Amino acid sequence: MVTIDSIETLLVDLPTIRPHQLSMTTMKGQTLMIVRITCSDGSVGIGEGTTIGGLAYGAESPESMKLNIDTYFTPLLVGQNADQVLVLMQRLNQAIRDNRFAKSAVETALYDALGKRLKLSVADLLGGSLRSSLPVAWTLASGDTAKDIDEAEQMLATRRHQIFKLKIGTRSVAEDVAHVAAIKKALGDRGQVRVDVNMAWSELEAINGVAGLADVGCELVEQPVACPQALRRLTQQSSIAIMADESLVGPQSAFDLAKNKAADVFAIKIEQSGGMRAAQKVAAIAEAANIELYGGTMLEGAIGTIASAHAFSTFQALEWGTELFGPLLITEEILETPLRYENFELQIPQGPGLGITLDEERIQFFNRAQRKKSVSLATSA
Ligand SMILES: O=C(O)C[C@H]1C=CC(=O)O1
Ligand SMILES: [Mn+2]
Repeated sequence: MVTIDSIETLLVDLPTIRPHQLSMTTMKGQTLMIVRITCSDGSVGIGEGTTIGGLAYGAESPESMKLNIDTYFTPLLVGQNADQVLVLMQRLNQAIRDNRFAKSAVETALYDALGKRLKLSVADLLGGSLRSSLPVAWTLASGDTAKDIDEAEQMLATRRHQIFKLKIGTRSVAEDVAHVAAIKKALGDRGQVRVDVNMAWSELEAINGVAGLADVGCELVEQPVACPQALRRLTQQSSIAIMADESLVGPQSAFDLAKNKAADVFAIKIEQSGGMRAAQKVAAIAEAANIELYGGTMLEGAIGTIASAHAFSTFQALEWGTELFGPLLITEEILETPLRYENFELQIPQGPGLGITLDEERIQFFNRAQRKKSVSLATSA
């Protein structure tokens, strides 16, 4: 029997290519919480947890994930049969409430290690992939209309992205609609334009905002309001698609949203769902309820992005594509072989497990614990 020998967690702090402005925070860097699980046969699996702006987006942070995995998850897993991922996740779920992001990271590492042992991809372990590449949107969130247009033009010219998600909600509704109109006018039919309000609007603002956005050629509005009833009323009134993101926190919430037809589209994220298997359950609920799908991101680095890609590759339909661009927002390459983004799509790596290998030198260079050590060595010298 292959058992779990040890579990290591580390925090890797990486800069972003530019500030990324959302309605609740502006990100200037991203912290990856990386979990590495070593098994008794020598196989190793990796997983990742990220959040947006520390605690700005939800109840978990990279630091809380590390602490909770080290303190509470690890004793439940070490010595257990490493092949039985469902049993292991059930063990965690029985002993630990919530902590969906940390569970997603651990589940990813367990499947990565299992895939490497069996020489199967993570998508194979999840039932098999239905696609080998995924369309990827880019988020325009510099906070400046002219800069956003330049960025979109570059993405079109290099054939990296043709779907654009604009972050709005920090300015007045009229200013936001004018910002979206200017970008859509500049791009015309060459680019699809969507927005993410990140819950910043009241229902009244949203009624005006969504109508204005529809008039200027925006095709989808993501989470305009926080309140689920207001989201449902907007979905029923709006001529363009309304997408649930923050409201979607796993299968139970998916069922509630579906039962009330409170969204046209679900932005499924593995971390928000509580892992890849839970994301598949959310997708099944959407499919049964005629709700369309979009593969969302918590701006994960390469590990979380590829875990998401494996899960999304198993969905029957993915009508709105994905936004798996997280690694492109980060200045540093942390893989031995970089991911392939080409012809507006992300190619899903084909090797066993996740199909990616970390560049250990880069990881150690940005490992917060190593950096602290070198700073304290420098100050004590
Ligand atoms: O969707 C979100 O709310 C979070 C995230 C995804 C893309 C992006 O720019 O921010
Ligand atoms: Mn969103």
